[in-house]
Amino acid sequence: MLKPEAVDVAKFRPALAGAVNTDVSADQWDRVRQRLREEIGEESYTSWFARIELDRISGTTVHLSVPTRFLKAWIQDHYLDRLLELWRDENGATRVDLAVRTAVARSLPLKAANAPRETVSERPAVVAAPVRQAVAAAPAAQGTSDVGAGSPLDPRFTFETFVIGKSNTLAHAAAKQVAEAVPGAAPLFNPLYLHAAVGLGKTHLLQAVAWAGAARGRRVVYLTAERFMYGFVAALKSHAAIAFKDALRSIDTLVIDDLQFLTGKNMQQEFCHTLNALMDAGRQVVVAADRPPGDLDALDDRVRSRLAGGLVVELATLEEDLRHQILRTRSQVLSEQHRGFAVPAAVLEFLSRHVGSSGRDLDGALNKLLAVNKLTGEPVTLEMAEGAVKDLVRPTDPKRVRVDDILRVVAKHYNVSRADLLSQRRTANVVKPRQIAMYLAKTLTLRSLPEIGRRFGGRDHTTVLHAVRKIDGLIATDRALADEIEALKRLVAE
Ligand SMILES: Nc1ncnc2c1ncn2[C@@H]1O[C@H](COP(=O)(O)OP(=O)(O)OP(=O)(O)O)[C@@H](O)[C@H]1O
Repeated sequence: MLKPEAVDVAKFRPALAGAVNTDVSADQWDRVRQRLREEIGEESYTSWFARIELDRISGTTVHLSVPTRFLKAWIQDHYLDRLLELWRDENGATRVDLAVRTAVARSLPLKAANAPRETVSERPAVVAAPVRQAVAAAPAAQGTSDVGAGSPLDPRFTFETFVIGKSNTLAHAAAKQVAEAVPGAAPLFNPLYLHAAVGLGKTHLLQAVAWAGAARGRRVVYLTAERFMYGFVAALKSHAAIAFKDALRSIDTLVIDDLQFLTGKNMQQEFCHTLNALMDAGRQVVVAADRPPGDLDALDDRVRSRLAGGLVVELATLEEDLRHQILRTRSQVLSEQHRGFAVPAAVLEFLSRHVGSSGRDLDGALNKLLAVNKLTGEPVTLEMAEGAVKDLVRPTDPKRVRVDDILRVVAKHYNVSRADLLSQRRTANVVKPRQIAMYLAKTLTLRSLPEIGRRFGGRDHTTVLHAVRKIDGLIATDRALADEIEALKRLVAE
């Protein structure tokens, strides 16, 4: 293995002076990657640099490419300076240009020869049973009715699997305190009321309270508000309402989820009686809803004020670190359950940044990757993930570039009309902006060459290809144009 200090830098400098010697540049590239690998470690290297390629060296600019926009942005943010330093040591480069590889870029005949190709681990995919959501009921009060036995609990929703972050520290601590309180001791926070928007972990925490409380020998009943209503109606019908009430009132901890769905005057009254009876008897009540007690308009004032009188805690939106951690632990579990399913670090990072911010979106994204992996045998890579979770990407992300945006920005910048760009006119003041617009359409959107041709006044795909190659070539030699195009890209993205 070549050590960095063994590199005779001077030997390779002439490569920059004139035409690129692909053997020399391939060797240089090998050494740059090797040094990077040693600096950042194998795992990070494989995650971020396994699919980076040297496209060409022109002048003192080194052109590298990666397959996805996310990878480009990440490397640019974190490693571009370091890459430049390493290249500067090798051949005196003054600039490293990182592009997203397109079909066109791939076909350019400038790639360093024999550059070793590295791929992210390609394990054989094994088709396995779909993820199963086992359910189990927590041990409940002796002699309770069917409903008294509680709604089913998901065995995955425990404190052990709950990831703590800034957005849920207080809610987690309060839930833990409630779950671990000594049986019979007067509750500290009663009721404990958790609220949050959808998918932020309310049910998970509530069920964790139920599991942990039951494990400590407490009589815990977990009910969704709907199940509570159903149970009460069923008990009324079978003349077992008294038994139902007694069963509920004899427990240690009542956990009610999705309280916003509690409707109807009778139900509210019944719930209010149960709440009062339990709290007056020193029993713990834990409630979750999608809004604070004051906003539960359908609820009786007395219930609202009783609920607000305990500890009310909001679970905020999952922050990026927390999303990342949740994804990491979930994907580890899936990997253990499904041989051949592995989610590389770069993909976890991509998902935590771009997928919607509720826990349910994160689950959905991982399930999507699992499904694609199982059904097609395709290993999970950034490219695969970007395609698979397209529909789960947050709308707040930088907007997707449209050909229309490109036409608008280019027309304005070069002071021509949109119609000119789409027309058959061949005057120089129109031809170049048109070629630049086509180049931008190819590099900033996912559209194919024929699609772009159609959007540019019904042109053939070879015309688009010619334009893209032409501008690509000019950028390599014309610094001013390269800067201008970078500025246009920024304008289009705004
Ligand atoms: N902090 C966390 N740690 C681990 N998993 C989490 C966390 N927060 C949310 N999740 C996961 O996100 C998913 C949705 O969470 P949960 O069902 O608890 O949401 P919710 O707030 O009850 O939503 P809703 O209001 O729609 O019922 C679950 O798979 C849950 O395990």
